[in-house]
Amino acid sequence: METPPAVRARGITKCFGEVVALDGIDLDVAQGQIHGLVGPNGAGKTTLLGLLLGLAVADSGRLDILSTAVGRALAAPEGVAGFVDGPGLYPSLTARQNLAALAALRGRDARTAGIDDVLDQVGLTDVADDRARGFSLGMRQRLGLAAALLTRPRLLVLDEPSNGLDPAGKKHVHGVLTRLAADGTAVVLSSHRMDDLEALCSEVTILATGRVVFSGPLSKLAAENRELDYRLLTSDPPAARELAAGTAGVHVVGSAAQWRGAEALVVRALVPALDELVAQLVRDGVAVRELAPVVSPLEAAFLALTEQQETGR
Ligand SMILES: Nc1ncnc2c1ncn2[C@@H]1O[C@H](COP(=O)(O)OP(=O)(O)OP(=O)(O)O)[C@@H](O)[C@H]1O
Repeated sequence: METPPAVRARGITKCFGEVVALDGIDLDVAQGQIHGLVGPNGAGKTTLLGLLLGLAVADSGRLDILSTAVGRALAAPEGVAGFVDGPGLYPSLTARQNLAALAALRGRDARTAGIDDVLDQVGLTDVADDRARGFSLGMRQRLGLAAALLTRPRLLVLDEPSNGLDPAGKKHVHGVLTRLAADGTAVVLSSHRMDDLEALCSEVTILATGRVVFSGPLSKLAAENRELDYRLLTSDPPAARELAAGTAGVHVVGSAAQWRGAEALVVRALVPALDELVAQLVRDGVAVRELAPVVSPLEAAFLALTEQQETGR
């Protein structure tokens, strides 16, 4: 039997006065999936996340969360945790006290609630007894995530969770989210950071002006995309340039440029033509030392799809 999705939205519309924030949104998020929401400012990401958290209700459409239809009343659906617009914390309490207060609100004993464990998971053990007032944005984000983890959610909803995180903080947060998903929790998060989304998400939804312009696996996005520019570093740049120029479907873009002290070639191609070039380089004994898109497939698709939407309005 197929497992029911964590989120199933059909034709969701939400207006604020004259502003149509969401305009007929369909969204499917499977259990155990990390699903990214991406879109320009004002595209409707926070509004959609707010609906998943029960902070607002849709004007029309159908929303099922963890197999339960969301009704007209404002209420956090059972099994859902997360935050939009930053986590709600008590500034005068320490990190540990914040979590204990939350556990108490849920009728749980602070000693058995798993507070030490969630603090450890998000990397805040060392500052557990410091007041939240003095926390940086990244530390507040991590404490908000710890608070959400305390409820053992089956759907975790996060608005820009990487905001303000330093590399160590990001590593903790990415690790937590990846482990949660491996254990079957669905995660829906928004981000403007394409590299974070590519590192974390198996599927993304691109929103523009309240509409879905793409939803599906990242691999599909890359494959559907137009030609990309790739930076190519080899053991023999002149030979690589000659081979690239002679490979059908590969275009050498501009002149060879320096990249980290080496001479790089930038070529524009679809993936099959690029594969052919790499095979040819290997046949000719030219070693490929680095081959990477100049702009990531997600970013390229994001720009192309949102520009299309803007000009088509
Ligand atoms: N409470 C509200 N009252 C009035 N308009 C709102 C409200 N919340 C959102 N909007 C409007 O709805 C639209 C979508 O906003 P939303 O915050 O969901 O976008 P977003 O994609 O999260 O943007 P950003 O990337 O800037 O956070 C915007 O035009 C915004 O001005």
